[in-house]
Amino acid sequence: MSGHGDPVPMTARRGAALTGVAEVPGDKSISHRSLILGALSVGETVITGLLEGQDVLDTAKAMRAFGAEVTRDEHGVWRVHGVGVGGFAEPEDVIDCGNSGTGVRLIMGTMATTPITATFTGDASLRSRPMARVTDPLALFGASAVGRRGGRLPMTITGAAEPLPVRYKTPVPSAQVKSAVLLAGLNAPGQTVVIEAEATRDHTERMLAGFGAEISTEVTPEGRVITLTGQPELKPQTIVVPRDPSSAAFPVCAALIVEGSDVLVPNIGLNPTRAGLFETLRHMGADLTYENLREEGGEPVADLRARYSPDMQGIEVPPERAASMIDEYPILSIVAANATGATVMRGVKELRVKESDRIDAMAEGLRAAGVEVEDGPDWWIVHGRGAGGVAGGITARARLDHRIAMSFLCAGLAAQQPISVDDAGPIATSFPVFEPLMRALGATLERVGAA
Ligand SMILES: O=C(O)C1=C[C@@H](OP(=O)(O)O)[C@@H](O)[C@H](O)C1
Ligand SMILES: C=C(OP(=O)(O)O)C(=O)O
Repeated sequence: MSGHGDPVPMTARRGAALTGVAEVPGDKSISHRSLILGALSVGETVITGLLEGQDVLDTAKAMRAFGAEVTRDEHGVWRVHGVGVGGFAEPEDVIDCGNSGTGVRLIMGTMATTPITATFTGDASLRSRPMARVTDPLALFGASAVGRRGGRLPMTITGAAEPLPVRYKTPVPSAQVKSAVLLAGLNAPGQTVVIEAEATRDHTERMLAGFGAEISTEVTPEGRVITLTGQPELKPQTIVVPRDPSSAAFPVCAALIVEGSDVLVPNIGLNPTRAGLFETLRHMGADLTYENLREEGGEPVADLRARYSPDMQGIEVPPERAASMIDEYPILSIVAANATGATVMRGVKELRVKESDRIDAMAEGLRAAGVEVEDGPDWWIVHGRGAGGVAGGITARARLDHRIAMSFLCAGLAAQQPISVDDAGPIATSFPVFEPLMRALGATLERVGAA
């Protein structure tokens, strides 16, 4: 579980150019889903390239608690022997999802149409995040939930004994909510329908189809209408997890802002529901190219090449692009601080309910580091200081949020004075090799107080 160890203060300072190849780990979203869908299949699912970050390890542990057999061999290949749709057993103890919103919300959905009871908790960050967004639709299936005030963890869910299929329009753009409803719909007879006004990442739909479920998506004036036929027999799969574009964002953006850099980040999926950051960076004038663009497993994949880009300009990021880059706004704000002019980000209310309030966390540190930031409930504006123009000389609060920690460390590599974070520990939730990977590119990262 994350966030419970001693804090790991870390400092980044300006130094050499970043050069070389950055092989980032597996995709976090796809890793969670591989374990969960493997646990719902009858037979053995084999997974290579699974992200071994704490968030995903907590999901693996949870799948064992619900009765699946989950193992890892010495080559890093994971095997899941599933229990079938509706086959989850009642866990004997509390399910601790650590820092992971995706883990807890998808697992709640998965168990909500099986007549068992489970209690969920997490670290201080996860215990502060809203869960009613999933328990409200799960109640329509017949599940009940009791949690702390405001729909907070710890929370106990009793799954529906006789689940009904549901038709649900998501009130917030959230792949976690959509996925929780679809996973619950797996064990409801008949058709469960989810309607989303804005497209969010579509890994659950693609992977459910890959595991043999009957699922279709129709684009209508109301939005994307996703229809799933319940109670399929899911067939175990062999999964090669693609690399995570959200992790690739860090070496890519660091290379754009550190003088003289030239970094190749190979094999990154450019699924349009995930690639909004790269499009935005190119509009800002980043020297970011897609090399060896190809199709793999039906998805566009490329090697990303990022070179130092001292002439980037602030832009107005189209709000309709927000869902496809939702986890990338913190690192975008660092690029924006090193660009000329204002970068305007609207339609991003969801940033306030992530592992931290990400607008507030970034604004606080950026302002302290000499960057003007304006913000409101669902928007923020970063006024760029130009290439290398961030003063730095601060310690930013990571607030148990991996993306805040990584963003400020990348900022420190280009700032005039070093930038520290009070706790780099949470980085292990999504990108456990961030520190050695960035060091291998030439980054000056120091653990404060290390011998
Ligand atoms: O479904 C997923 O795998 C995720 C969905 C997003 O959350 P929301 O659904 O809350 O937007 C994203 O922020 C998270 O990192 C991963
Ligand atoms: C928001 C994130 O994750 P989660 O919601 O799974 O905690 C993230 O990884 O940026």
